[in-house]
Amino acid sequence: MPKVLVSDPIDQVGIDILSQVAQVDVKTGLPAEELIKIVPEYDAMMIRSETKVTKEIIEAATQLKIIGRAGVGVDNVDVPAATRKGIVVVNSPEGNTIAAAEHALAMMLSLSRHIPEANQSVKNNKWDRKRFVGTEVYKKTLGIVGLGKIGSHVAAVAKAMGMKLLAYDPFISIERADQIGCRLVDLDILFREADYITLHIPKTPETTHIIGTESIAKMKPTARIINCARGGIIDEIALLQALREGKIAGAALDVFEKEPLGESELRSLGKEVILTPHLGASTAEAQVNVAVDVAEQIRDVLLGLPARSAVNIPGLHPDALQTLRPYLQLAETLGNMVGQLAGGRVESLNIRLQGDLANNQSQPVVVAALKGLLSQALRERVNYVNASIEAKERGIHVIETRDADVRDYSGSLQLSAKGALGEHSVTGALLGDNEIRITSVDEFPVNVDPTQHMLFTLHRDMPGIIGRIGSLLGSFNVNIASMQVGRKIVRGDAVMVLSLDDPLPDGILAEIIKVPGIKDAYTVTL
Ligand SMILES: NC(=O)c1ccc[n+]([C@@H]2O[C@H](COP(=O)([O-])OP(=O)(O)OC[C@H]3O[C@@H](n4cnc5c(N)ncnc54)[C@H](O)[C@@H]3O)[C@@H](O)[C@H]2O)c1
Ligand SMILES: O=C(O)[C@H](O)COP(=O)(O)O
Repeated sequence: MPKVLVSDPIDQVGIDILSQVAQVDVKTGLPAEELIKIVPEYDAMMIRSETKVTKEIIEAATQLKIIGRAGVGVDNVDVPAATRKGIVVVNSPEGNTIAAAEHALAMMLSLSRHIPEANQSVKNNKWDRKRFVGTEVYKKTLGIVGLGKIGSHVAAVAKAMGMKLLAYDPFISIERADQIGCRLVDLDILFREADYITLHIPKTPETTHIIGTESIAKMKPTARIINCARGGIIDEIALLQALREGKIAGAALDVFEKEPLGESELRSLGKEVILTPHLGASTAEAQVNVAVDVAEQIRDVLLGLPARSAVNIPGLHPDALQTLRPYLQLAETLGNMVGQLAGGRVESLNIRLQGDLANNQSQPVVVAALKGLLSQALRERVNYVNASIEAKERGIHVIETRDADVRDYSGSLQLSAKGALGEHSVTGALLGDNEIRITSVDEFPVNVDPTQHMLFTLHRDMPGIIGRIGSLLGSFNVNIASMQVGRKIVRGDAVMVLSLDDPLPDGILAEIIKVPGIKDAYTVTL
């Protein structure tokens, strides 16, 4: 039974799902050294934001297939290291959207009405009404940085509260912003005009310290900033100074440059600052959503099925995947075959996607072809996650061509590889019940059902040659299951494809090549 390590607190519903297919060990709060020690035992890890899945942990993992992040941000996972190792990383892109948006809105209202301080004051037996006069958000301008899933929900609710909405998001169209009711502006205008600024962006090199001394200088002295996205988007030192000097009116932070927040002068500020310990996703509903979403994906991957929200393999809608799945098998088989025909050490692979495959949903077919191509060299180390990286690192030049007009079959695929044994090509398609057929080899037409042991020859089409090959194989006790000859002209060059019941013994290829009329011979094992 596979083993799953749950290293952060996850809702029980997720653990129940995983327990159907795996042994689940819940071990939260482990130090990095301990994780490195135990990770080799596990096939899957399920985490939230607390566990840092570093390169060292990934390197120590010998059988890890999947890391499931029960939440959105995967910045606590070294995704490139996981990809290199063929470990799929999945998340739950939408499970906590509402929770995070509501937390940002709650922060905005709490800041406006000093709710945390007022509450504390009453609990301290005071009745101080003057100190806590607030401001209304009605008719104020909210500047939303990042108009994605969370930013859009914040916009919808803020609009209902009568706020004017500005947004900055370089990847969102004016039409989309219009639909949401936001005026798309550049960052400078947003900083200058907003009364409240709420951040809903990922942490990237471009967004790191997007709020700092320079940007704060553009803001109104009455401006309030809310960050429920990621620590590090705000320069905390610059913010602290601005708050102390009254350059802005307040800030509400759920996320910090370093978490957990250690000693920080932010803690010493008054009612102008609200701090929460990364609670954006902490609602009962969101925790059920993300736990189910991610546990189901881990379960599927452990059962050999694809994941629906993988961050490091080409994304595909489940319906599209259903249609594409037989083609993935075809591409892998052809990749494996052409890699062997080309004799390994492949320099280039030309992938021709034809007919229905010539659409832009078929990127996974390309990855499957690479996986097949590399499978002889890398065996189970290569998978859909790392095939492209491995091919790149081996210097394989991959050329994709798409031709929707080739309609011999509804969809067909031709792979041509150049390697130690020269350039070879195979074409394949799906017949009837998605049965794989090889329809040409080195441009010679054939109709072959691929089998585990195969022999390919290039020969001169002449009487007696097939018989001689048959007798030779018989003398080595190799049984022929089927045989096909493909030729373009009578008595010209031809290819012969034999499916064999037995593997070819060592030395037989050298004998085959000696047969008069045989120009070349290749074995393929699938
Ligand atoms: N506090 C929490 O507990 C909590 C919970 C959930 C999500 N989050 C964080 O909230 C953030 C937003 O999540 P989401 O689900 O809305 O993501 P999303 O991908 O739906 O939206 C992010 C938006 O940011 C935009 N963006 C990217 N780079 C930008 C840039 N340089 N300038 C402006 N906009 C840019 C994108 O175009 C996108 O529209 C993420 O960082 C996520 O990790 C935090
Ligand atoms: O990216 C996320 O989903 C949030 O930051 C939530 O993190 P958490 O799962 O640790 O609450």
